[in-house]
Amino acid sequence: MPLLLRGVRPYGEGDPVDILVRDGLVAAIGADVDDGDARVLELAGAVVLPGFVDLHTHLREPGREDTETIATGSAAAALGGYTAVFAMANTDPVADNAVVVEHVWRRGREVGLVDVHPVGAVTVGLAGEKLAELGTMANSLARVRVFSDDGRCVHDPLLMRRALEYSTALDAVVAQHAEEPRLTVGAQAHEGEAAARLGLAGWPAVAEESIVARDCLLAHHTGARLHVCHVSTAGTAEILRQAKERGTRVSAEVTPHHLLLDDGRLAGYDPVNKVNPPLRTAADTAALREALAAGVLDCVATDHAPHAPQDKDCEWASARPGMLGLQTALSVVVSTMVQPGLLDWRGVARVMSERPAEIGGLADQGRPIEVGEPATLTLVDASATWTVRGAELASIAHNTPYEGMELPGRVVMTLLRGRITAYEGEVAT
Ligand SMILES: NC(=O)N[C@@H](CC(=O)O)C(=O)O
Ligand SMILES: [Zn+2]
Ligand SMILES: [Zn+2]
Repeated sequence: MPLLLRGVRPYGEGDPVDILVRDGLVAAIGADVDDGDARVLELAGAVVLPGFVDLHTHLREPGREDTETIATGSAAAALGGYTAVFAMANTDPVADNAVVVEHVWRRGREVGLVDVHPVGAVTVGLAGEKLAELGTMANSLARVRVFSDDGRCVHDPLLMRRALEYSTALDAVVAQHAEEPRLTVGAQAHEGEAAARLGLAGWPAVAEESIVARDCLLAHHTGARLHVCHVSTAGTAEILRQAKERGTRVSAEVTPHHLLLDDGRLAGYDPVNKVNPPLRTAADTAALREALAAGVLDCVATDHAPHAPQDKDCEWASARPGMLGLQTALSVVVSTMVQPGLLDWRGVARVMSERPAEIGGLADQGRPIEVGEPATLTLVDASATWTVRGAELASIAHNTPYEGMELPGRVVMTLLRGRITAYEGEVAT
C-alpha cells in the first residue's frame, strides 16, 4: 500500500511537505501531494533523513545467541533508525569463509528489518597468522566488501599490507581495530590520571596512534583503502588529518560513546563503562567532535557490543569490553553534535548515512531524498526527549552506558525500500 508521510521536513529544512511513497520509491514530494489510496501518516514536522548505515555492529550470531541474534539486533537497528548494518566477523565460528558470511546474509534477509552485510575476517579465525579467503567471501552471495578482524588488530605489517593489496583488487576496504597489542598487555582503562588513581593498568593513546600511523603509510604505499574503526584519541584524528591531506585513501569512524563519555566515568568501577578502545579524556571527546564536524572523521559507527550479564556484572578486570549502541546512537549525536551547533541535519545525514554507505560500498543506501530514489528513510522527532532503560531496548543484552539518562531526539519511523520497519517504538511484524 502506498504511504503518504504528511508534514515532514527533509533534512530538517524549510516548511513541512508531504512525501508519497509508492512501490518502494519516493514518488512525490511537495505541498499538496495527491494521496489517492495511500495510507496517510501525520508526522508533525518530523525531520526526514536517509536511513542510517552502521559500519560496525556486533550481532553475536552465530555463537552467542544468548546476548544478541540477527533478529533482535535487526530490531534494535530498525528502532534506532538504521536501514543497513555491517555485522562484525568476531562470531563463533568466525565469519572467515563463504559459508558463515552467507549464513549471516541469508538470516538478515529472512528477518528483513534491515540490510545485514556481513564483514569478513581478514585472517583465519582472527588469529592474525594467515589471510582468510577474501576473494571467496567477496564472490559469495553476501558480496563482502568490508574486511576486519575487529576485536583484534591485524598486527603483522606484512599481513596488513597483503590484505590491503588484495582488497584493492576486490574493490573492498580493510577496517582496522587499531591497537598495538604489545602496548596494551593487561590494559584496563585509558592510561591517564583516572586509571592511575584507581590502580587500573593503562591503555595508552599511543597504542592506537602507532597502528593508525603505520596503516596510513601502508595504505598510501599500496594505494588501497583503509578504514579506521572506533577512533578514540585526539592524536589519531591529527594523524588522519595529515594522511588525508597527503591523499591517502583513509576513512574513519567514531562511536557515540567516545563522543559523549570520558574516563571520569571510571570512578564507580562499573564495568558497563569498560570498552575497547577505552573511554578517553574530556579533551579527547572535544577533539573527536571537532574532527567529526570537520570531516576528518567520516562517520559515526555504533560498535554495538552486547554482552551477557555474567560477562558485565562482575569485577572490572574480568568484564568484557563493549556497550550497546544501536538504539541510542542518534540521540547521542543530537546531544553531542546537533545541539552544540557542530552539525546540522544535513551533517547528520552525511555522518550517519551517506558516508558510511559510500565506505561500505552500498549503492542503494545513503541516497538523496528525491523523487525516484529508494524510500529508505529515517524520521526523527527532533524536539522529543526520552529516558534510556536498558531493559526496554530490543537487544537481549542490557549493557547500555546511558541507563537512566535523558537524551534528546527520537526516531519516529524507519522505512526500508518503502516498507515501515519501525514506527513509534514498535518493530514491524
Ligand atoms: N568494542 C568492544 O569493546 N568490544 C567489541 C570488540 C571491538 O569492537 O573491538 C566486542 O566484540 O565486544
Ligand atoms: Zn574493535
Ligand atoms: Zn567492534
